[in-house]
Amino acid sequence: MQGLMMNQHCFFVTGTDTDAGKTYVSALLLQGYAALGITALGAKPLAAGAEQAADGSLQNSDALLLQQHSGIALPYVQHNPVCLAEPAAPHLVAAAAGIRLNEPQLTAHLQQLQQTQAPRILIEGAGGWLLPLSDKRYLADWVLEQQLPVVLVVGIKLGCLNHAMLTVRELERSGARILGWVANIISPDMLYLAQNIADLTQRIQAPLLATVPYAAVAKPEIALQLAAALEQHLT
Ligand SMILES: Nc1ncnc2c1ncn2[C@@H]1O[C@H](COP(=O)(O)OP(=O)(O)OP(=O)(O)O)[C@@H](O)[C@H]1O
Ligand SMILES: C[C@H](N)[C@H](N)CCCCCC(=O)O
Ligand SMILES: [Mg+2]
Repeated sequence: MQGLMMNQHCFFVTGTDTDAGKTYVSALLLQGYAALGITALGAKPLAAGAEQAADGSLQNSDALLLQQHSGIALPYVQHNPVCLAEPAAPHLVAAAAGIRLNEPQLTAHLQQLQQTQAPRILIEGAGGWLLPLSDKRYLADWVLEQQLPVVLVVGIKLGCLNHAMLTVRELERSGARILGWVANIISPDMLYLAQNIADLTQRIQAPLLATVPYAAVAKPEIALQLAAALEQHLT
């Protein structure tokens, strides 16, 4: 989505599942942007699973990592306005606490980030694309309303072909703009690893931005490759 500022781009990072590597890849992307000299902000609007900070507030480890790698230092709450304690489906955690997830709050948060004038704003989802917000609504519905283009992180492991294609089909069906996908190797010993990535590459029309090795040692190179590839498709 083109933000308030000319040349500001906000994008949403989704994954084939929880633990697919959205945060891992997002941290690399933010590092890549820093290397390119482009200020990028990372945020996780909705997080479930948190620890108590020294001041008693809840903090989520994904949001802390995004804050750490962001090019502008903002208070924690601007990297993560909705933080729930238990590591489970957010709408269920919220319901157990007697609250509802509030979409206008997500929208107001996005607008605040846009007002920072950061040229790139990365919004990490939670779980996979169809993460419920309520009985009827999904986080995907909000992303589509905000017209955020999407980066899909595929956690490469046995079963990823089905997960990836279900996600791509739903992204396409709903009219989301897919900027590209990332092959994030989370199961390095899987059989036919390279063939799985090649198979997905020929099935998914959107570009493969990068393949991220397991426990990437060449992190600066991968980070730069990721951000440079994404830049090619952002405009
Ligand atoms: N390429 C990789 N190499 C090594 N470890 C990885 C890689 N990708 C992800 N991981 C690890 O796998 C775990 C899950 O990754 P991550 O937290 O990025 O998933 P996620 O998609 O952000 O999940 P969530 O839905 O909770 O936000 C983390 O411990 C992370 O460090
Ligand atoms: C707690 C976990 N790490 C994520 N933040 C939330 C994952 C919710 C998954 C919901 C689901 O699709 O079943
Ligand atoms: Mg995460």
